[in-house]
Amino acid sequence: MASVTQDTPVGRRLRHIKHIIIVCSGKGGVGKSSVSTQLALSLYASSPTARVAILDVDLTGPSIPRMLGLDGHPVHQSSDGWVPVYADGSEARLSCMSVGFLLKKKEDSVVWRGPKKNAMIRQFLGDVRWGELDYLVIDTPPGTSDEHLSLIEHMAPVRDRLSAVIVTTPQAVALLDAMKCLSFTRAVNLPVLGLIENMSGYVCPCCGEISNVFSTGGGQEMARREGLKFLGSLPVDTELVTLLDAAEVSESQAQDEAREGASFKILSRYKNTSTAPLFSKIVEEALQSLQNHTSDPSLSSS
Ligand SMILES: Nc1ncnc2c1ncn2[C@@H]1O[C@H](COP(=O)(O)OP(=O)(O)OP(=O)(O)O)[C@@H](O)[C@H]1O
Ligand code: SF4
Repeated sequence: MASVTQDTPVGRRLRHIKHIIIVCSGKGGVGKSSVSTQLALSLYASSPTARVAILDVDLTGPSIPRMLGLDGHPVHQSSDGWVPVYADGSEARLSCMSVGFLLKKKEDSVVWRGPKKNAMIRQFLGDVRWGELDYLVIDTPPGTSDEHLSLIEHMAPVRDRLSAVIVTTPQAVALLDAMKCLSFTRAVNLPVLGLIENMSGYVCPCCGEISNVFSTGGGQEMARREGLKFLGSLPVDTELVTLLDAAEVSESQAQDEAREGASFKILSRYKNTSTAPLFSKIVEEALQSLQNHTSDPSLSSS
């Protein structure tokens, strides 16, 4: 078979990235963007030198800027392409790019046909100054759409670095859609690091106890049946909603953040949620899976 050349604008940009993790879900609203955000934050926190970026290709519903507290940030154009927005200020180890940064007002909508979406994705991959990265996390729209096909097509020169994580909720209808997502990954030969079951139970805001309001365990069962790794489950956590919806912070939180001196406010708030330790365990499992896929001995979650 003829080998794919790396010498495309996208190939030239992305060859400095070690691992590219595509986060997908069959159904909308299951928490794919919040999982992408938590994945990027946890990978960033996993080592003081980890360089991580998050690319939001959910073009019609970009939510990553809001979840990272970056709404309204401008994107600068340099002679070497777009400069991504840094979520950690001068440390510049956690960068982000989203169509949300390009809209005049955050409530503006993107109504584009397939070819325009395809061109935007090519531009995001090839024209952003990603630099050297350990991980690029890509948040995708729900289902398997033009955006997914464009991603796979444009990233052909770096195919060996691609993998996916599938997010589902425990309900039967979401699991059915997660199966469609899995069959897409199989059709395009995309290795799956594992499955995450989100909104599995509910964290009591009073005592922190996790109760099973709806069914749970469907994701784990699907993973077992399909020979996928089950990365873990995340409960509904009201603290996380407040954080990801970028609600106002209390005065004491603001003081703590100011004391830390970091412009990276979201991470310090995120570290205190009850889902953060659960998510670091998920990242440990995902990195182990990544290691099995790539035989990269340098991968470690500690
Ligand atoms: N484990 C959780 N606990 C509490 N809230 C959550 C959790 N996961 C997601 N949410 C909230 O649910 C809402 C939908 O989540 P999110 O936007 O991540 O879903 P999505 O699958 O990306 O949606 P879309 O289909 O719009 O792309 C958000 O307000 C988010 O903060
Ligand atoms: S889990 Fe405990 S504290 Fe929370 S609502 Fe139920 S009984 Fe009350």
